[in-house]
Amino acid sequence: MARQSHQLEFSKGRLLRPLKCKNKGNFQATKANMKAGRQAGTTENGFAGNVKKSELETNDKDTQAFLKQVGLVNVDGLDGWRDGILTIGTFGFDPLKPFTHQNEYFVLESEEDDQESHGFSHSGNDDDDDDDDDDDDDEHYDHSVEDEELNPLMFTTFEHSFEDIGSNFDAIVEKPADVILTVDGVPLTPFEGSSEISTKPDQSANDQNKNKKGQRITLADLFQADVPDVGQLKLDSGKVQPEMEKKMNARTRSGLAFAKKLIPRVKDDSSPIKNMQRLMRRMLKRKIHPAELEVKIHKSDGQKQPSAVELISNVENDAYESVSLLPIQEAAAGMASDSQVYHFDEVAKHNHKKDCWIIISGKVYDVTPFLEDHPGGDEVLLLAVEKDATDDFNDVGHSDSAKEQMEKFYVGKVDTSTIPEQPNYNLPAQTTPPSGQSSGFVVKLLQFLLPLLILGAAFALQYYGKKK
Ligand code: HEM
Repeated sequence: MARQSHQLEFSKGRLLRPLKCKNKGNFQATKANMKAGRQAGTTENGFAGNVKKSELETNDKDTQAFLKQVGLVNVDGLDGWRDGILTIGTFGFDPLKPFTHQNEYFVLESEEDDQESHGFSHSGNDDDDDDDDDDDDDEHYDHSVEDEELNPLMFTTFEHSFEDIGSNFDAIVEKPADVILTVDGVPLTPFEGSSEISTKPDQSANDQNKNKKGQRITLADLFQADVPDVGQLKLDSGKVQPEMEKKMNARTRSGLAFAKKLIPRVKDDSSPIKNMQRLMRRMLKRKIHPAELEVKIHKSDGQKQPSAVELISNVENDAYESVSLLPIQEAAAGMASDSQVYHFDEVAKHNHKKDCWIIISGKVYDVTPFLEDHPGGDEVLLLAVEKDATDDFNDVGHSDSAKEQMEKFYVGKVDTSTIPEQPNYNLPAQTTPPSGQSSGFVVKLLQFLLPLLILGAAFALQYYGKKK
């Protein structure tokens, strides 16, 4: 069996996939994998059994050092990202399957094309006997999780000319190394015991790819532009050298500044993605329960308009969101507050297709723009003019949503004392057909009397016949 070790690829502190390189058969786990390994008793996940404790501790520190370089991540308050890594790292591996190279490629589908074109997918050292497992790989990948967490980081339309240091990665893979931490394929931190890693092949590849435009870029790519060269980051016994740490801090700061320039809303916020997700959740909620908004809109009266940054960072303030997300409802609510009182005659003038007002429950609605859209048709609305249409409206049994909808057409109130009495369409009393109760009685009476009458007539005929 071919000896192999694995290389882990990060994107903003996340494990995207393990890559493979020639060397002894141990596997250096990410922080997440290490945690998973410890928690799961180290053998359940199928690879953690190969991880030595000392190596784990070393890598843990290295991962911390790496994350400091990434810039946006506050290493001390890393909970969110740690969860993300843990999830991917734990569920990404199927313990029942051999840890062979094909099984390990649970690369994001969206990124695969890019990376293949950079020579990432197959290092050339792989065993070919696992090709059939390609389909299975998809099962390891939870698209929903990825969509939720990664997409906000993506800048698909951003045209850039950053050096694609990750190209020609095979050259690095050929070098014996236990583990190489990478940011989207860029080796960052060589680990203890690893050989010197040359960056020259990358740089030559960069030159070739420098002119490639319009490729997908992640935040990690942006920060990476400020990350020191790999050669400079060589660590001694798993510890970051003081001067290097200083340098990295400076890099971190400049990386953050760089990100701020490109992504204005980042500002001093250490968790912009979380905020973005919260905002999106709230927007969704509002879409589903728009009725709740009205109250909140009134709360916001007299407050200043929020800036875009406030919208992101001050997501607690529902009123701000309401104002910016649903201005139409706000306008409708504003209209409803100052209402005019009309005389009935005034309302009755608006009685045709191009100007149609109706009265329902003492309120006047201009339904002209709604005539064509009314599910009950425009005719019924046109028949409801010049009168109080309250009963007509209620008889239909309009839904709550119809009642909400009608507020958009509210124009004022009507002075109910000016509304003429409804014309009486009842027929005169004498022509009124007998009620069901009385007709039933007459029928029963006839049913009882008719046989008696017939019998009486028969006896009378017989009597007069005998007499003659
Ligand atoms: C601003 C006033 C009105 C609005 C916003 C409105 C809205 C609606 C809506 C949304 C529906 C679909 C069913 C539902 O959701 O309940 C509907 C159906 C209907 N509406 Fe109206 N309506 C208005 C006034 C009237 C009036 C004055 C009449 C007079 C009779 C009327 C007669 C009907 C009828 C007959 C239907 C069809 C019911 C069905 O097919 O089940 N509507 N209307």
